Amino acid sequence: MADVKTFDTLFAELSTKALERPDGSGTVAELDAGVHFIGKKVVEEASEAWMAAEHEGDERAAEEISQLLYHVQVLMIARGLTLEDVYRHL
Ligand SMILES: N=c1c2ncn([C@@H]3O[C@H](COP(=O)(O)OP(=O)(O)OP(=O)(O)O)[C@@H](O)[C@H]3O)c2ncn1[C@@H]1O[C@H](COP(=O)(O)O)[C@@H](O)[C@H]1O
Repeated sequence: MADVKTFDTLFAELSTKALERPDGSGTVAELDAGVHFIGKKVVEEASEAWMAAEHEGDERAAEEISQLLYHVQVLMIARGLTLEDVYRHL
């Protein structure tokens, strides 16, 4: 369980990728595609999370929700938002 990712550790990993731009990173490719593209991915993953939660088992629902969280983080990074910017609204 040592390297289980959390929302915060994933955000730190993705922020580093955005800065260092390693070859082959899907995150870098999405960031280059822009906010409009990423926003559509968020909506797509949100609908998949909804459908999985309503019609599929726990594992599939959790997987789709994890993908939604990932794309929300990419959207935050694309806009230059930090975790603190979002957390202060919680
Ligand atoms: N958690 C995720 C994650 N969740 C979802 N995705 C991306 O979102 C896509 C969603 O999958 P779907 O099957 O729903 O989409 P799809 O329509 O089949 O695939 P596409 O044609 O849309 O790519 C995946 O193909 C990945 O490209 C993710 N990509 C990366 N991560 C994490 O981000 C880290 C950095 O990734 P890279 O930037 O690629 O190194 C990784 O180590 C992972 O931990």
